[in-house]
Amino acid sequence: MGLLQLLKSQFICHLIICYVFLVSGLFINLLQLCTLPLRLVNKQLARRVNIVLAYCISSQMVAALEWWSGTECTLYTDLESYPFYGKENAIVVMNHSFDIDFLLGWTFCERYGVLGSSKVLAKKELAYVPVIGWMWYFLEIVFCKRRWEEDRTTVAHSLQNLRDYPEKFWFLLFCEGTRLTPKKHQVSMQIAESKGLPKLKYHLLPRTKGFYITVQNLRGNAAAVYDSTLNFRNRETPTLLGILNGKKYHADLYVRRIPLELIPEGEAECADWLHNLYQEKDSFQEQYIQTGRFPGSIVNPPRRPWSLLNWLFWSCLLLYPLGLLLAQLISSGSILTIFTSVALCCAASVGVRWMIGQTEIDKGSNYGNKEVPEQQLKNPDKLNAASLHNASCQQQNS
Ligand SMILES: CCCCC/C=C\C/C=C\CCCCCCCC(=O)SCCNC(=O)CCNC(=O)[C@H](O)C(C)(C)COP(=O)(O)OP(=O)(O)OC[C@H]1O[C@@H](n2cnc3c(N)ncnc32)[C@H](O)[C@@H]1OP(=O)(O)O
Ligand SMILES: CCCCCCCCCCCCCCCCCC(=O)OC[C@@H](O)COP(=O)(O)O
Repeated sequence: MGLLQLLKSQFICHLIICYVFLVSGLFINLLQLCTLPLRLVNKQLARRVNIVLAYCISSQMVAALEWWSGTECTLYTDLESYPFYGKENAIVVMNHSFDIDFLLGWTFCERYGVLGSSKVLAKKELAYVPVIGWMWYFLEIVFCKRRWEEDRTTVAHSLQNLRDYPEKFWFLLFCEGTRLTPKKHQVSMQIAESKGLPKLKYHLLPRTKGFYITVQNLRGNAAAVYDSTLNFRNRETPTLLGILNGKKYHADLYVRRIPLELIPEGEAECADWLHNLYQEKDSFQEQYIQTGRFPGSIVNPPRRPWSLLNWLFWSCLLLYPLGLLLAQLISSGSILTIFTSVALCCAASVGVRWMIGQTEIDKGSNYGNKEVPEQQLKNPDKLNAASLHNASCQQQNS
């Protein structure tokens, strides 16, 4: 292990990185709060300010991936679509199989200049995560409770609000609705079978309602769907802790641009279209596993310096007062003050560890975990509405 790699694995470095992220993040959250009155006077300006502020937070995590861990990202795509990336609004449909797939999404956003404005259909629980969740609130991220009866109006309303958004954005949809685990895969394939749908090897059965409502509400505003399939070389399963430890991964992403006009307008047809898309995504993953590559031409979009510069800016700004504080603390000689400071640091570490836990599949929700009774499976009509809704409420409450 080289000296630099040894340094990256040191706990003290992780503490410093987390300190900068947490303190700058909370400070930026506070600034975001101050944009609320501005929104009343000039909504579009307030949105633009929030895009910059959000960039200051999310690009720190991107910098950790790109510059600290040195993770490399390769894009597979067709060269005719390439000029559109970053120049139009798009709905991104991606597989949800890795702890840090959201971070890879962000990295590609950064490379095409849409990081600050990027959007997602996120589970409501994430809105309460300090820094990131609070930032999302001001960024007009669309939240769902994964209870269709409630989501159908709130999600449509939030999507309509995006129609006059002042900057180009990518709207990310994990149609599987939860991260892939063997148990969730088994349950969802049981449902696929009962609906007469072909089985998927590498994906959960997509939930079609969120996709339909997104396409319906962003039609005329978003130009295309970017069908994105992500995997990592050497069957790696990257984690945020790995990134903090400076571990280098290699991500491969296959993106196909599908003009929105090609997506059927009717709900049932749109659902069928999505099921077909997931069949194709499955075959791309199969090809990747067999050959080590996706279809399409290889492009290596270069990392940009801005995420690093932003990170250095916040580090310089916040490490200097920390140094002064520590020096003062030691020279004060007060055991009580030292003890209180250590206790505060421990509490902050526990908090950050909890936040990192939100990214870990092992600590994921029970959504999609519950087996559907045999009797309901035999009657697919009953699968759709109330019975599954109740099952999903029970899953989330358990
Ligand atoms: C190019 C580079 C990438 C660029 C990246 C761009 C932007 C980046 C921006 C941000 C990055 C940050 C990312 C943060 C990540 C956070 C992501 C999440 O939180 S994922 C979870 C939330 N999102 C979703 O759930 C979206 C998908 N879900 C839906 O669309 C749902 O339909 C819903 C709208 C949420 C409603 O949920 P509900 O549970 O009520 O679902 P349904 O009514 O759809 O469910 C019943 C339906 O599904 C069938 N089904 C399939 N499998 C199961 C199962 N295991 N259990 C039960 N039901 C299942 C079922 O048969 C029903 O079918 P039908 O539709 O026919 O009735
Ligand atoms: C600069 C780097 C600093 C790193 C310091 C640590 C910071 C910690 C940051 C935590 C960020 C929290 C963002 C959470 C995003 C998680 C996205 C995600 O993948 O959510 C899962 C849901 O889709 C589905 O949930 P499940 O039903 O699978 O359950």
